[in-house]
Amino acid sequence: MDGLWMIALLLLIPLLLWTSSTFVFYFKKCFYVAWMMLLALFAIPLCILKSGGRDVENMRIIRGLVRHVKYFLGLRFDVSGWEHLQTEGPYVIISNHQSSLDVLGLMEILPDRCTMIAKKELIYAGTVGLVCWLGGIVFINRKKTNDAKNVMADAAKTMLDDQIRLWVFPEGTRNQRGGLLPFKKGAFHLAVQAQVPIIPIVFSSYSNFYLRKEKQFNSGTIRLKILPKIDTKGMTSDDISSLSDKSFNLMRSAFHSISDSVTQSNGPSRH
Ligand SMILES: CCCCCCCCCCCCCCC(=O)SCCNC(=O)CCNC(=O)[C@H](O)C(C)(C)COP(=O)(O)OP(=O)(O)OC[C@H]1O[C@@H](n2cnc3c(N)ncnc32)[C@H](O)[C@@H]1OP(=O)(O)O
Ligand SMILES: CCCCCCCC/C=C\CCCCCCCC(=O)OC[C@@H](O)COP(=O)(O)O
Repeated sequence: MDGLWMIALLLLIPLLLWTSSTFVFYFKKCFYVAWMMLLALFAIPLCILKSGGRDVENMRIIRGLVRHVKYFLGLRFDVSGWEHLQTEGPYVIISNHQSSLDVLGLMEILPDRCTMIAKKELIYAGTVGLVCWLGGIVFINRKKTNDAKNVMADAAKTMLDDQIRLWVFPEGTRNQRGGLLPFKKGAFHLAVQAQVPIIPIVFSSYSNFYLRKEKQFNSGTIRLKILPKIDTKGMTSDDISSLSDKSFNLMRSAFHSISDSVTQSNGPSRH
């Protein structure tokens, strides 16, 4: 009889854990970090063999390796506006930033020869940090505006010399409080200095499946809306504020419209 009780308990404990949303939250988060670290470990030799070191072309390998991760986490992406990414030559992509999960959406639609601007601390994220470096990610020190400006001015030149696209998160940090944070100016200076278009991309709110405070990480659909490009030809530094305001207003209204429609199909949320 004791043996039967033991077996019943052994079966019941994992079942209870699995159905506990807090357990699922931590499990998915740990799995995500561990799996990305492991994928990055695979990516390192592949990138070195392909390009011999740091090269934006390595982003093809990284993109290919990351694209299946969404299935493990129960996430789906619903992308609209693909035609707006069919733009020749260099451009700056700007998007909202809610979580490190954004990497999954980013890799879903990442164009060729596109890399990112990221905070310098990311380079210390173990194997992921090394892969970011190998993928040509441009690291900036957010605490030293002048250093960041110089690095971005160099990036504007490299974009043109090497025909590279750059993805910037103009909010400058992750934001899950709903809506968009006021935009920092770096992405707009970058586009104007290089005289390249800006392509805004909006991720719908994650709050219908991912709630950090409430420890919930359910399955869900993320809408990604690629907006028409905004030309910067002929613009100067005097146009930065209006360019930033225009981009912000377009993205904010797209955020609310795609987040509302995703909420209606996935159930209740707050954003
Ligand atoms: C196999 C597994 C592999 C896994 C691999 C995973 C890879 C995925 C990686 C994904 C990476 C995601 C990383 C995301 C991040 O790290 S987000 C954080 C970092 N990014 C940013 O911060 C970008 C946005 N920030 C900016 O653009 C800022 O403007 C910045 C340049 C950092 C300066 O900061 P700050 O001083 O706080 O900003 P302001 O905007 O207020 O600017 C102050 C004044 O400076 C002027 N300015 C700004 N930039 C420039 C410039 N480039 N040139 C000239 N002048 C500039 C700005 O206009 C302000 O002056 P005024 O007030 O207008 O007079
Ligand atoms: C030495 C071990 C260090 C472990 C560090 C964990 C590494 C994370 C591993 C896997 C996650 C994969 C995706 C990583 C890309 C995350 C990019 C990101 O989201 O950075 C946050 C940054 O945009 C803004 O930072 P803040 O919101 O200002 O803060």
